[in-house]
Amino acid sequence: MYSPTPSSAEIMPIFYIGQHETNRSLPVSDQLLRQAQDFNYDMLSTPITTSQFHSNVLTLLSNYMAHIEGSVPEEEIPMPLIPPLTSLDTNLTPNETISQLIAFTSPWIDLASPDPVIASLSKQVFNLEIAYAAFCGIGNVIIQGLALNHGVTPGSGISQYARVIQEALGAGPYLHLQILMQMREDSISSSADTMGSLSQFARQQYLEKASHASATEREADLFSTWDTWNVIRSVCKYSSRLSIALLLPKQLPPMPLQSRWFSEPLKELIFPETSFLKNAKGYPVLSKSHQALISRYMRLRNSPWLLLSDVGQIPGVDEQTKIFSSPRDNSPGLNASRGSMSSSPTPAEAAQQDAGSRRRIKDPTPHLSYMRHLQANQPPKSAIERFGAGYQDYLQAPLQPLTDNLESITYEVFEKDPVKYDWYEMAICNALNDWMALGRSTSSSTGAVVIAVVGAGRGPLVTRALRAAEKSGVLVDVYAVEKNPNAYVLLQRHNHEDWNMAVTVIKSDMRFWKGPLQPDGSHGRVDILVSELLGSFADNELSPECLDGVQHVLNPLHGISIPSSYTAHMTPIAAPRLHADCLGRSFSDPTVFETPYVVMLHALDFLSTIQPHSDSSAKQELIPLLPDVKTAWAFSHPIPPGIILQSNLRRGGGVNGGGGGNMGGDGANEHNVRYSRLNFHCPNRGVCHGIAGYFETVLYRGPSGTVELSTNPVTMESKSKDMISWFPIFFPLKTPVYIPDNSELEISMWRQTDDRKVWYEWLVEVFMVDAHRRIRLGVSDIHSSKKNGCLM
Ligand SMILES: C[S@@+](CC[C@H](N)C(=O)[O-])C[C@H]1O[C@@H](n2cnc3c(N)ncnc32)[C@H](O)[C@@H]1O
Repeated sequence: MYSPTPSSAEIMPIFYIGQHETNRSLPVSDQLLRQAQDFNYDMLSTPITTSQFHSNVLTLLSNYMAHIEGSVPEEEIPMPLIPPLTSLDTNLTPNETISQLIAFTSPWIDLASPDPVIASLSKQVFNLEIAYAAFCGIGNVIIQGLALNHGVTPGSGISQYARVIQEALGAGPYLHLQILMQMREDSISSSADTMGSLSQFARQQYLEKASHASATEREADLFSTWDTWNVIRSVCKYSSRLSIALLLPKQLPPMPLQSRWFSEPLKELIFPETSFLKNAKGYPVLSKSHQALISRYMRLRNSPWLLLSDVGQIPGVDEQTKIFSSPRDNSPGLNASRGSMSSSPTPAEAAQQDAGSRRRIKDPTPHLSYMRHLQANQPPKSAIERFGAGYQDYLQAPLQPLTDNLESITYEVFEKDPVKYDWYEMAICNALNDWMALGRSTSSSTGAVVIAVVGAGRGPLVTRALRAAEKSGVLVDVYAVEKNPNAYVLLQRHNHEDWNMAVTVIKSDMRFWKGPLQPDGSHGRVDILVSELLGSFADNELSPECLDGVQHVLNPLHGISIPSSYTAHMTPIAAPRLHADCLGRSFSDPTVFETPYVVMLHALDFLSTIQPHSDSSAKQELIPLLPDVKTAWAFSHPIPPGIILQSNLRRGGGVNGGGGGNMGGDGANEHNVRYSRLNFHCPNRGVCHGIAGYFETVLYRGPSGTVELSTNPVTMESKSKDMISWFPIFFPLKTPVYIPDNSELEISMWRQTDDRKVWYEWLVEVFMVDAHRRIRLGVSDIHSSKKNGCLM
């Protein structure tokens, strides 16, 4: 269960679209910006410094190189120093439109150069640019990512690069930096390919001779660019002001890599002209895979901005461009691209069509029109997405309905569930039908089946129990037991106004309820106990303890518990945003990593996956992979009488109760301790930030059928599609654990108790496995929620 604290409106994804030119020749003036906005762009990119500045730096470098080639030893010649920026070095100026600009640092520097002169000059350029952008009030700066193939052993400059970025984050408290990352290594040119790149001037003695992996080998290394990003953000301690500008290639990488980037903090998606295809009429369109990726990524809580790169100047700037119609019109371009959605041309067809069709295009900003068209045609949100808008990746401490009394608004939120109550009604109906069909005796003198809704809240399950009785035509006596004094008022009101006084409302903790009061003053039994005490990890709201405590009222012969059983499930996940959130909170709350959170998990990547079952002809690369979710443990009710007997013997610490509980107390609740150690195969390298937990429950199983609920992403579709009452649970790791390709990850999870509270402990281990050995590579701390345990 979750509480309804955040109030965020349900919104369709908004596309913020900007225009970027890698070699913007003209300064980004207010007029250009207005012109871009007239064409329906939301922002423009701008370089921080001018080409004049670039030339000055190259001159400085070449003078220095000439100097050191002379007779004076290099050590005696000081490093070249770049003077402060002049007004000719930059066109940026602080003004009120600055917030609509995204600044780019110079792509021609090489922060990771092994040549100290190149590295020094690059850093000077970078620092000057970052400082000036911060001074002007620029909010977002995109920084050329580290090219892995820039002449030294791949990856060797990462630490140097990451350090510079970490330092730059200190340049201004409001500056957000985005690292320009390619999705995979083979889809971007290195900074050396940039005209006038400083990296070309790195001296031979500094370039390593180490044997480099061949291009094909590197190509096979799908996750290398993600790995680079992982180092950078780890060095920068998951700063909330560091994110990614992701460059989309024409051919998207396989789904595991798409899912990995999805989980990372994406600020911009950059679509170069080359990522577009051409439709039959010559208009730019994106492939189906790109469309699916956009739909998925734009559903992130903070949807990324979209930058169209080198798709043509802003019309009007280039005199050659003829504006024939307004882009907001229903232009032929839009219709043409709409037609193309179902059948995109092959690249060969597109190339053929390209030359002839370019002349016919009337839309001055066809790429932008196409993106706006995609925006207008996004698939509708699912029930859970609509309901959970604003909750995505929002960490909440789980409710404790046993110790705390819930507010009416909290009940109201989960009463909106379109599935849960229908399924409960079906379960009660099946149970009543089977009771009658099997000719069981009842606990009442009238032959009515006695139903008690324990933990009745505001009464929705009571209404459903009455409705199930009506449907099945079975005579019932209904009791509603609730310990929340405020909800008790509403139960009484319901009884008067809606239930025709057919319900006996009891204000009591169910564990102390003696059962239905009989005319002679004794207490009778209950045939069907209906409860909804489940948490996101099944037992984390103490359903086992409460139901054990009320079992004494249950008919010992035929008594039924709805639910009859529940299981906790888990899988390891990469969730960098959640980790960053926890890190941010850890300054004020030392228990932040020792707390399981209820959270509508969204920006995550499942580290262990299984192939989805797909009977449709949908392309595999369009279907997100399913997680490998394993069962941790189970509880079923009623529990065997022998176990209750032993628990009672232990309570009070008598001699027959043994030597006390293992974790403290008498051990009366020790039968509800659980332990699970589960093994997961992880095909791709990644970082485990924690464990995602889910549950399944069998409400009722009998001859009339089985009724189940599930939040497990693998089974929820078939068992209780569209159920919204529960978000998953997240067990965080204080120090994320790195996992290499093809490794094994083991989760150990404990449910602990000392008779006063219940808490969880968790630990993760990583193993590298080959044909002969299993080597432990890492082990997390053991985490414990004992301090924030659930009070019994
Ligand atoms: C999750 S709510 C469910 C409410 C309602 N049955 C529904 O489905 O909408 C759990 C309810 O059980 C009540 N509860 C929890 N532990 C209880 C106990 N030991 N005795 C009585 N009520 C309890 C809480 O106060 C709360 O109203």
